[in-house]
Amino acid sequence: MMLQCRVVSAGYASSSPVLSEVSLEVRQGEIVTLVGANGAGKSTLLKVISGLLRPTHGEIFFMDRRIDACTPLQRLRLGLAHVPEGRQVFAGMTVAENLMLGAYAVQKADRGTIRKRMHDLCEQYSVLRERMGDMVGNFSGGQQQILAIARGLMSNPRFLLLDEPSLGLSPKLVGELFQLIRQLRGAGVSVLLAEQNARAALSVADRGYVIENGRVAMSGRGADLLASSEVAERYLGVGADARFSRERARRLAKDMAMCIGADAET
Ligand SMILES: Nc1ncnc2c1ncn2[C@@H]1O[C@H](COP(=O)(O)OP(=O)(O)OP(=O)(O)O)[C@@H](O)[C@H]1O
Repeated sequence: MMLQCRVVSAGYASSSPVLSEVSLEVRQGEIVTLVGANGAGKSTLLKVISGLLRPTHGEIFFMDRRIDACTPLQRLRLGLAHVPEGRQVFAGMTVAENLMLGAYAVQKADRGTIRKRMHDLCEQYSVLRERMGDMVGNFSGGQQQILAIARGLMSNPRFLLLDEPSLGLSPKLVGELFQLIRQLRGAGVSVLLAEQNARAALSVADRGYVIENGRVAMSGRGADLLASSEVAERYLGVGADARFSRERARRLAKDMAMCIGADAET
């Protein structure tokens, strides 16, 4: 078992509980998706798993090790990387600089490994190779998303938490993105994917969990959830067109800084 959440509850200081007794599992090499409406608690669950938010109750295990008291950096070093919602690449930096940030907190001293990893990612994703020295501010949404995922991969994770990667992308780019996620599974990386684009996410997933009001309402094989009339009625009409509020954008920027270890010990 790669990841296990056992009856996890969590919330933010200023509000009532957001997650209530959530239990889920992700096995080695699986793609598991969380689907649910805006505000259901998907991002909050990913934050609890990566350590950006402490649970108020419950236990989290990563590769049989209990991690809920570990810092985000410790979890990153164990192989658990978080690509937060909203891409959050640094517009005023080049592709290379953005990628370096993904490795910074993990292997500051080992420049050779960092260079090799960057080279391998460039081999895989031509947009990175072709635009290595370019500022990323005017990249398309799809290019920024590839860069955000590649930055997450710079720490060589065993497990990737992906939050709404399809948000704001055209249907064609969504297709390419989900192809990329399949390739990650092929490379042995387990993926927990939070998505409002339930149809695309369930199509690619081995299994899925439907989150409603911070609870697991349903779970099952991706194909079975896709075929469920209850899921179809509630979620399959939902597109990837959620809007950002200013407050939400501010929260995302804060989360991003934490994800790349800006607050972490060195
Ligand atoms: N930093 C925060 N402080 C206070 N409340 C928050 C914070 N982040 C999220 N919330 C609240 O927690 C609830 C769950 O939000 P969350 O972002 O986890 O949902 P979600 O399912 O990921 O939805 P979305 O797709 O909109 O991101 C919402 O009511 C939201 O307003």
